[in-house]
Amino acid sequence: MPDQLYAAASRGLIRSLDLHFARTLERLADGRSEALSLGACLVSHQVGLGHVCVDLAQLAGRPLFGSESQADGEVILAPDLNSWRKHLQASGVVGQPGQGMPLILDEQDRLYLGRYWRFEDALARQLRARALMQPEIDLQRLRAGLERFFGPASAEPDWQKLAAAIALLRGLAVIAGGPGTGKTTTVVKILALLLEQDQNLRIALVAPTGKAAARLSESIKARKQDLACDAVIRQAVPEEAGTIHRLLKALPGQNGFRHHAGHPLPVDVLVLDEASMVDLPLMARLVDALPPQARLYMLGDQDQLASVEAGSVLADICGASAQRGYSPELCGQLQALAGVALPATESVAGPLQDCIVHLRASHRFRQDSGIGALAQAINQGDAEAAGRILRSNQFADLAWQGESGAASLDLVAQRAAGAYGLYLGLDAPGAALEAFNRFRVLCALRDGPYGVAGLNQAIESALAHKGLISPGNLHYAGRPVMVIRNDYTLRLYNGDIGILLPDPAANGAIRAFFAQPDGSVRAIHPNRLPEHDTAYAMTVHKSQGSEFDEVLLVLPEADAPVLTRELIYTGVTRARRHMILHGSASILSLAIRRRVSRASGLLDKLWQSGSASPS
Ligand SMILES: Nc1ncnc2c1ncn2[C@@H]1O[C@H](COP(=O)(O)OP(=O)(O)OP(=O)(O)O)[C@@H](O)[C@H]1O
Repeated sequence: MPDQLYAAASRGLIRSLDLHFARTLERLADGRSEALSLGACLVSHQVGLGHVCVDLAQLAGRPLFGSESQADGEVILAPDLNSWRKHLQASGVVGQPGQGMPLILDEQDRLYLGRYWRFEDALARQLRARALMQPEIDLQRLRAGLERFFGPASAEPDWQKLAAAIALLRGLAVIAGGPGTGKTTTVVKILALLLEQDQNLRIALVAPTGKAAARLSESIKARKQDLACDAVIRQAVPEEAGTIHRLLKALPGQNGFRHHAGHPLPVDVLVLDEASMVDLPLMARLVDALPPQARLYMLGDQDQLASVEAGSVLADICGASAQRGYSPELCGQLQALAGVALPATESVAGPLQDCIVHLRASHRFRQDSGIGALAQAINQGDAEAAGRILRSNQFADLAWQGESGAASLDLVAQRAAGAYGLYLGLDAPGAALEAFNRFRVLCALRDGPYGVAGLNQAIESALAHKGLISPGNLHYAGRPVMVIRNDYTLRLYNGDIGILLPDPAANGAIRAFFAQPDGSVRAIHPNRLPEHDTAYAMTVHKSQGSEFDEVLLVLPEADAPVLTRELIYTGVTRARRHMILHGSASILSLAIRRRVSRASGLLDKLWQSGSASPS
């Protein structure tokens, strides 16, 4: 093991876990090899940063682990590509795709943890197979249903209608779109169309977090009412959504699930919402647990932040599909079903091409919405346009403070204290939770004055100063909390939000109240709460799957690697009615220009036509 790796660990450039993994592989290997130690340490380290693999070609010959800024003797230099590859292949612990080795090196010089290569390979195979599925349906009935739900053929393609047609025609459909583009509206109609084909279908609705699942349930319940169909069909459209972990039945204390390929889920149709939040291992396990004939529908926004853990699965699945057309076969089917003549593409890049629909028109943000315009500018990487939109007085739903960088933490705290004052005036837990969820402070970082910890402290002080809270001890009335660790016994999950309030049913003693899916609230003794944080401010990462009427998005004063276009876009689009940005023009511009890029081979496995890796 090179000494520099120990030095890098002691300086916090790599984790002790990475070092430990490299040492374990050294012991298993056929002989000592610096190239192996570096490769193993690097794969472990990169997976920790969200990458699925390491692109050796990109890193060969370069300083690793951010060590370029260290003193000369401490810079860790990667070997050149040929010698790195040769040493890895000769190590006895690095295999080719398909071999059951601890590390896998593929033909494109991507080095994987063996497990991750297997997840990626299995997911790609499953998705391609499902994309090729063309279940039998009654086309006559489908045509009539499409017209009833979406109206007659129009001059401009109705992409929601086309998405529905595709979902019925194929075993896999991915409906990608930003907030309010009608993904849920469309999926409700898809479910009704499916039930019109077969009323006995077993349908499951899932999302990655409890919060997102609750929002999906709520949204489906609302959209269902307007369905132009028989009451029996309307009734049969399911409303209850759960988390992926609950559907797969997580085995307590183990890293596994009760449902897998050997014990598949009892479903015919699976709808997955907020698919961008799902990491590679979980997506692979979810798809693995689906019966081979089950239909899979994914909804999500590919421009949002990628999952917290490794992978950028939804973005890889969507690939460059937005710029491609559909196959002549599908265009013919769509013409017959929906009366729309789409130009067919000559080059079909694989089966997924006919399964993905991008919804672009937002029905939430009107044409004159600043939030919609800002989100679009951010997505296009146009920092100047984003600045112009924020500065313009044209948009009542946007405000910008701290543009010059001179604004203080105090300004954030005062603004937040003003907004949070509303829920603090309410005694009834249900009403307080609802009011609290209308506004949220979001930030990029966990630490520092402009991170979660610093902002929570500043807002708490401002609220105390106004006499709205008395934070004498930890469990004070009005304190909002966010659970950060799943507790299956208490049924409290990472991301669940509660508020501490006096409970009349406990003689006024403080309890933590959490909203339940049926609209009621549940009281938990604060000492029993799983690990949690104060929740006046939360990271944009944690806010995924949630929306608020008003958002105050706070950027730090100095640049940081987490500040990316995807983070700003996700933060901005959490706001339904009003968005206040707090941060300087220079930091905003840096963030919009930086993109999240995660090493992965999924895109190639899905989109290289005819690519089939060895099993
Ligand atoms: N074709 C349409 N015409 C008019 N209004 C629509 C249409 N499609 C959706 N809407 C309305 O737009 C709003 C957002 O729709 P929906 O919740 O389906 O979008 P979504 O993409 O699922 O949003 P989110 O990303 O926030 O979950 C709803 O009020 C819905 O009724």
